[in-house]
Amino acid sequence: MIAIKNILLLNNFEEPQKCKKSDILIENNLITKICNAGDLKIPEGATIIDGTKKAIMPGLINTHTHIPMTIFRGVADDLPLMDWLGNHIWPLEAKLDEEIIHAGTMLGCMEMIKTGTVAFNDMYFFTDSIIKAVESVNMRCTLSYGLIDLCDEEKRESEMNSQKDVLNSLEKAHNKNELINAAVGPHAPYTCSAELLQHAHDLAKEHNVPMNIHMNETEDEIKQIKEKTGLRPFEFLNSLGVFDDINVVAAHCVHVSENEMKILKDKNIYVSHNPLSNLKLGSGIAPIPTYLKNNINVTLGTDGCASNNNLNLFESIKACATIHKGVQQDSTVVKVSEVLNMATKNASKALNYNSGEIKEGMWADLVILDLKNPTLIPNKNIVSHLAYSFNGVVETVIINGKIVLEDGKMTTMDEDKVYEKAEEAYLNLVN
Ligand SMILES: CSC[C@H]1O[C@@H](n2cnc3c(O)ncnc32)[C@H](O)[C@@H]1O
Ligand SMILES: [Zn+2]
Repeated sequence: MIAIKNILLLNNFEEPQKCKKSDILIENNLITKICNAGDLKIPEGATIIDGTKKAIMPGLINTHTHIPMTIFRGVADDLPLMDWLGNHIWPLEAKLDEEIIHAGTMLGCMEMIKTGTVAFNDMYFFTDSIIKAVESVNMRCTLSYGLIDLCDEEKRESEMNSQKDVLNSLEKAHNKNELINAAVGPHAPYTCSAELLQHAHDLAKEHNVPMNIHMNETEDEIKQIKEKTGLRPFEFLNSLGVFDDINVVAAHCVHVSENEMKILKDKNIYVSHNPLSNLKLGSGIAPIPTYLKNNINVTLGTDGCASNNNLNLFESIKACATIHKGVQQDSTVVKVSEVLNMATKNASKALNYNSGEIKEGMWADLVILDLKNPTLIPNKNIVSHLAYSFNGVVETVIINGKIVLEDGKMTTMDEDKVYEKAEEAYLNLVN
């Protein structure tokens, strides 16, 4: 049980003036009571957190990561997507092993938690190693094995077998630990055959899990799909039934036609906007204001650490809240509340979570900020600061009712050991 006393409750991004000092009770993994500051009767045995000069917000949810890629930070800068992937990232990924993946995942989880992220939606390889790390950290995640067959029949067969094994592992892990969730992850229309995409869809539907896929990141890949099929990527996948009756998280969606926009809307597809990765790889800028106007569900992601190069979602929040104003020459687009909702409650909906807001009955996935932080002063308009000024350094993080970060220190890992293992993993990767 955790009782948080006298804390500024950031639970209303639309009407920030209504955010007030409150007491909160957490029992097991749930928020069970929220009341005016001073009104909570503290149950015996509760861990008490004094919230004076602190604020509490819903933990952030990152809807697009390749978490072990923290080990790739800085390895291939200033390149366009296809050159970056084909000539630099994929050759290095061929050298990955379970230890490197574990070390990268631990480092990634630490970075996310220290910057207020409580959950992430990931696509990568060596899922068992990722599960092992995430379980030890007590972080929430949705994991998918990244499927790639490059239209090769033999490869397709082996990918389908791997996918089957990974889904089994993930379901076993979920039964043991509810923080671990499964998804299917066909990498992208340009790396997967129609058969593999349909297979992934059928599995997602059968197992009632989301699909995680890269879509329309660059003009090049769209051209490639158009030449092959006569259709744009969303049109092609829609013609295959890939978006039917499942939750789809489509990363990037940078270049989308009017007809594709209609598919996004009709199929209720969740966009994962990764503004910093798109800028760094020179892919373009997604039309987020148009998505918002069309009531398309937008969430936020960082992408991996070779294209961002960090996992601090507060940076993506600021990028999203600012770049579209510049592109449109209109400072009224992408409002503070819209961008904060993307990183919290929209993401929670996309991944079928019970979080992203601070309400009784919801999962206790919460972040506490020390208001004595230069980027939060003056201590007025804190909700605005979350979007425009906060450096992301949080004080305490609670995931599923358990304190995983306390006074800026991880409670579920030995930080020095994680740094050491990550340095070692980097050397094994590049040498
Ligand atoms: C098959 S596992 C995931 C796969 O995706 C690669 N990747 C990382 N970032 C991106 C991106 O922005 N677009 C496309 N693919 C990306 C990663 O290196 C893995 O190979
Ligand atoms: Zn990606």
